Amino acid sequence: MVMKHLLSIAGTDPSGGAGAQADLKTFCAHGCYGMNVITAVVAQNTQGVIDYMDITPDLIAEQLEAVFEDIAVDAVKIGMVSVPETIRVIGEKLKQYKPPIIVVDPVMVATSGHRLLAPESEQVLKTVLVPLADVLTPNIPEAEVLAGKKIYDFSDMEAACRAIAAMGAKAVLVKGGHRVSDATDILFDGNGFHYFKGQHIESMSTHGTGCSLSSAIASNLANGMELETAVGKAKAFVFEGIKHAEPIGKGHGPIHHFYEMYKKAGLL
Ligand SMILES: Nc1ncnc2c1ncn2[C@@H]1O[C@H](COP(=O)(O)OP(=O)(O)OP(=O)(O)O)[C@@H](O)[C@H]1O
Ligand SMILES: Cc1ncc(COP(=O)(O)O)c(N)n1
Repeated sequence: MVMKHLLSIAGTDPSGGAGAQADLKTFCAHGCYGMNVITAVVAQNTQGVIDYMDITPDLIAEQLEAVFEDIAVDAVKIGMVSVPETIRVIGEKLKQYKPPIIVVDPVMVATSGHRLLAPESEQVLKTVLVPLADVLTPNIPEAEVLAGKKIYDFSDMEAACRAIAAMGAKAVLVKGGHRVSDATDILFDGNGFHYFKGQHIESMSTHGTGCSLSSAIASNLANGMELETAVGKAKAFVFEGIKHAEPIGKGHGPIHHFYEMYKKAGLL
């Protein structure tokens, strides 16, 4: 199989659990060639976000041009986009270069509670990035903001999927990691719903689960899987990644990103 080229457009995590670093590890675990365009440099670790600085729109444009002018990109995953100017420049460049697959994880607030998306960016994200998404992967609080409605149960998750799809996303996966009874994710593919049932694991190793899931979906789609299979396998990757995680750091540690690689090598 020819190695696919995956690009993450995201903020950083120097402690290696979320953001650009989690994306790159996930691409690698799926046998893909990973690349990074950085939107913000974030000082964070397993305990929380300390500070961050946004990269200027000009430098984001130049990073995107550097990649797209040189290398054929098979799929893009978008994570932390922070401010409206960042969202606009990403939107312009993606319309110019038209990568075949775009997965958008609409990151708003880190697990630690720090905002990673400015409040004034919410509307811009809806109008610029949602319509570009082949798959959009909000967690429950993000889906509530995008759909403008509280989510209490599966039927609310389904309604949010439909409302967000009506904004232009081709498919929407509302993730259930924030549910307490289970961790069921619901996918709307534009026609119908698919439930990805999952047990909720009591674990401290859940930093970057959303980043890893969206990067795994992008990798699986680039590797030629159908949407439902791509999402199911990505969910299993994160589930096993939580289960096999070693405790790292004093707070919410990362998942085990090499699960897929170890499994292929027959080591798990
Ligand atoms: N404790 C858990 N047990 C089992 N699955 C989980 C758990 N936490 C998250 N997941 C799964 O991980 C994936 C990411 O979901 P989640 O709702 O945590 O996204 P997120 O909040 O965007 O992640 P992040 O922590 O990166 O912000 C989903 O498939 C979800 O079901
Ligand atoms: C750069 C960046 N992107 C995304 C997240 C969300 O991950 P989490 O909610 O697990 O902290 C993060 N912490 N940092």
